Amino acid sequence: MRPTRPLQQKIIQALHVQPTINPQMELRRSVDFLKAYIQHFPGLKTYVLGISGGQDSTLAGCMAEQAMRELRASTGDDQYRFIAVRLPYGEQADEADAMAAISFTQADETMRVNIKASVDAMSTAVAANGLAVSDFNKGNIKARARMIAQYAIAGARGGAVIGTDHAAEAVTGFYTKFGDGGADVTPLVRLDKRQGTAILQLLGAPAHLYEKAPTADLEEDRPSLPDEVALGVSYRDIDDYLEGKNVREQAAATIERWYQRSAHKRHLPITVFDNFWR
Ligand SMILES: NC(=O)c1ccc[n+]([C@@H]2O[C@H](COP(=O)([O-])OP(=O)(O)OC[C@H]3O[C@@H](n4cnc5c(N)ncnc54)[C@H](O)[C@@H]3O)[C@@H](O)[C@H]2O)c1
Ligand SMILES: Nc1ncnc2c1ncn2[C@@H]1O[C@H](COP(=O)(O)O)[C@@H](O)[C@H]1O
Ligand SMILES: O=P(O)(O)OP(=O)(O)O
Ligand SMILES: [Mg+2]
Repeated sequence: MRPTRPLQQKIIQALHVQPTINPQMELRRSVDFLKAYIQHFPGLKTYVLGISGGQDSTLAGCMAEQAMRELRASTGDDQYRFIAVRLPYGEQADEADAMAAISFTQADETMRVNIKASVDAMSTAVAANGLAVSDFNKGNIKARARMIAQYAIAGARGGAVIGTDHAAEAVTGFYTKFGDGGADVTPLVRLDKRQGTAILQLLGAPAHLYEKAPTADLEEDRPSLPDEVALGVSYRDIDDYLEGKNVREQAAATIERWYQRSAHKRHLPITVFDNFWR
């Protein structure tokens, strides 16, 4: 059945969402993509990914580990490795989940960069201009500091940085531009949140890693704020919308408002040749 809302159909096509998936096939598709891409470039040998303890990075980590394991076996080249990166801001409340995720993904290597000193220094240096750096704004500095750390590791190890953006985040633009939105490859694109959960279930992931409330956990004033509270709409409604189902008017309108407001994030820096915003 075609969705009744005209924008809904456009969004579904733009984000390549399927109404139902075969988790086994979609896992294979992402793993094959990661293998084919890295093999194409002799200078690339590793995938680098921040592991937060949430669902999306656990899933992307499993895909990266499988891709690198299969490439080592088929090529005999042991340089193909998945590097998991812990990127806490000081002490992370759900550190145990992050370590459980790294253990489950069986990462080939784990690195740790505490971003607190650099984030605090950047906030202070910006504030020295007489600007107030809000807690929310500082949250985006954290996301961008994580991006910088992952690129530094990639630069040192012939790496490509994996981003965890997927359809249920892309539709609302719920990521920091050039922060967690800044990456080289995004194996979860096309999947919604429950489709990601289905693949993790297939992989036998610990339930607490995909049942926990998704959070960017960027704000100090509102620690572990659930995405769904920040967005004002549930992932169940977002997934239903993306799968072409009818959702309540209020939920659909909220999703479409976020989609329109965040259009600039789904484009490279805007030039005189761009018309998408007109
Ligand atoms: N829940 C949390 O803990 C938390 C904290 C911080 C951010 N977030 C989430 O992360 C995401 C990032 O927040 P954000 O979107 O405010 O910050 P962002 O930095 O990702 O995007 C805002 C920036 O984009 C640019 N921009 C804005 N409108 C533009 C336009 N029309 N054209 C071109 N460029 C434009 C500007 O540089 C602006 O500073 C949001 O979804 C937010 O809710 C969550
Ligand atoms: N605390 C973190 N440690 C490592 N990596 C992290 C951390 N927080 C976020 N990340 C990375 O960013 C993406 C996006 O996170 P959201 O929860 O969707 O905002 C996450 O998948 C990690 O790769
Ligand atoms: O990106 P993650 O791994 O932090 O997952 P979630 O968005 O569910 O917090
Ligand atoms: Mg998270």
